[in-house]
Amino acid sequence: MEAITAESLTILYDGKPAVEGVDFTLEDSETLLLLGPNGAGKTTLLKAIACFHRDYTGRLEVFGKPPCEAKELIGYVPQSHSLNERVPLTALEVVAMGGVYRRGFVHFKLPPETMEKAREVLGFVGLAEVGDRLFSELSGGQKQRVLLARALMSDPKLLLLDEPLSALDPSARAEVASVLAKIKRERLVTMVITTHDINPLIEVGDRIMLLNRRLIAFGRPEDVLQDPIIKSVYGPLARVIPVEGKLFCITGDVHLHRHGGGGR
Ligand SMILES: Nc1ncnc2c1ncn2[C@@H]1O[C@H](COP(=O)(O)OP(=O)(O)OP(=O)(O)O)[C@@H](O)[C@H]1O
Repeated sequence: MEAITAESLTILYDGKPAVEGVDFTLEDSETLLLLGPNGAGKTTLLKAIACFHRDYTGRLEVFGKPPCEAKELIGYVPQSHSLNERVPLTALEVVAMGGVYRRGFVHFKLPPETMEKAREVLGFVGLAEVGDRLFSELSGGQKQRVLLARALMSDPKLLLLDEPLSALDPSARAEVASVLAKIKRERLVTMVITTHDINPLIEVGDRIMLLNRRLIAFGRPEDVLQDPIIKSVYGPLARVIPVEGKLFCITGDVHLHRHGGGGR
């Protein structure tokens, strides 16, 4: 089954297109790496798929429905979490909140079955031992894994992740990338992951989209990660080199933190 279908998709802010004329299909259980420079429209596309941004023309469907009718199936991990870190929530409470928001309200006392599931999901992301620690005191990589666990609480069929590796040091990046690989292996979930640097994620990507307001390329990694395609967006110094049987993509691109919010 098709998880996401876009046809002639143009996404607008104040009547002006930020993403223009995009066509693609992502099948159920595939992982899409969405690559592009600052301002390319990656977050905009993710928000349209999540039904957070509704001003678009063309066709956009999530599991055969308009995104706003498929919200129950979607988990979203934004670039910057909106948690107030001065509120002393434990890691376990943050995860458990993912199981109650969906019902449209937050309980003061979380039901035991929700807490039990939160413990199981926290274990899944390799953080069973930090459940009672304050979220605010965790490392950036641990926080990101807690936020992934929170998104998994609703058993989404489609998980949308906006720059899950940005602002992390290389070892935390590797930790989070390995949790994403585990989600892909064990959870039968479709994922769309935006990133400026696909190298740590290359092994989870079934499809790669290169976006620069328009769709530059979409397809299997080996078809998209070609020198002429990468150079057309990132300039003549960009290139793709095979390293030990894997493709390594040098774009010179860095993520500018326009969205504020450190602490990830
Ligand atoms: N709320 C908004 N109102 C108006 N324009 C916006 C809004 N959000 C984004 N844009 C514009 O839409 C374009 C695409 O932005 P978007 O954040 O989707 O790009 P991006 O590829 O995710 O960039 P980055 O990698 O820097 O996060 C940019 O020109 C941006 O300025």
